[in-house]
Amino acid sequence: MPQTRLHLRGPKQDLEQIYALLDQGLEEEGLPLAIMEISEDEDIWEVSVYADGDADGAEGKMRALLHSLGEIPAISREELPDIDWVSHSLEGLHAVRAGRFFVHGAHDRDEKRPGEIGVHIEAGQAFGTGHHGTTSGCLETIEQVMRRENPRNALDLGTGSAVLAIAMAKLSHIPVLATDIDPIATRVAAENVRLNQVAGRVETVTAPGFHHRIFSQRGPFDLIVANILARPLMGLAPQMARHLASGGSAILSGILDRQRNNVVAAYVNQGFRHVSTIHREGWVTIHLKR
Ligand SMILES: C[S@@+](CC[C@H](N)C(=O)[O-])C[C@H]1O[C@@H](n2cnc3c(N)ncnc32)[C@H](O)[C@@H]1O
Repeated sequence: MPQTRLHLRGPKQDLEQIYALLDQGLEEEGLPLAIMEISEDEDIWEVSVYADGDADGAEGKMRALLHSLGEIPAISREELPDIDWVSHSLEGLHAVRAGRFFVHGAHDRDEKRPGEIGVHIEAGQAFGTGHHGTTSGCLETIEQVMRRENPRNALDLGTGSAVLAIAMAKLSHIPVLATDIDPIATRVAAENVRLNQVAGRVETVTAPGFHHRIFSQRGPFDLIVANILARPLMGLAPQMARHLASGGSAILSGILDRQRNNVVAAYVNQGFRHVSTIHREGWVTIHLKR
């Protein structure tokens, strides 16, 4: 079913108020919501509501809820395509080995070697087939950290295809929370979780950053993996510290070589200590402990 993104923009203060109002008011409808920064310099933020099918109905409900604020900000629409819009087709792409993990599509599952852990991902509408340096960097670091630390639970923030969440749940039979700001990614993640038969251990939820009560319900986490981008990762540092168990590990990626020091500094400020960095194709994956 085609999906419509209804979105409005404004300064952070207004948008946080709008987000809180819509979050509460639309809870029963089950419409996913997201808030994100568009421009730090100009103080522009954006709230999005994702409607399946009845976009007019969803917009009507938004307007009714926003009525109490007086002037209603303009609500724009974006029709989200129903097809592979992020798509990197896996057709013809080779499988990827990272540490003990073997990330593959249906056509090369037989190439899995003894002792390897298979993660079956068909390329589609969410990022994460294992080909990107950030994903493979995370997979390698996950294997090292999990072997050494035996975490009791884990969070994969910005899960995309759920490749990292599935890898963690297969390597060690622990509960994993997999979240993404993008409801389409969350849907794909849930499909991949079922395909890999780890639905009993991996829970998928749509949430921007740590804006959802599920994090307090399932946390604190012994291991948090977040392959997003340097700027949002720096912004999330205080909440990362709050949701990571004492002595726990954070694995961060989506960071360019030149951004590494700033990201490490933001986390050291929050009481983290840097353990290791690995470099892959211009990207870094950082392991930090608290
Ligand atoms: C680079 S992909 C990583 C996918 C997968 N974890 C991997 O390692 O291959 C980043 C994902 O993070 C999501 N994302 C970006 N900003 C986010 C935020 N603030 N909160 C939650 N998810 C976010 C995107 O929608 C996207 O699916």
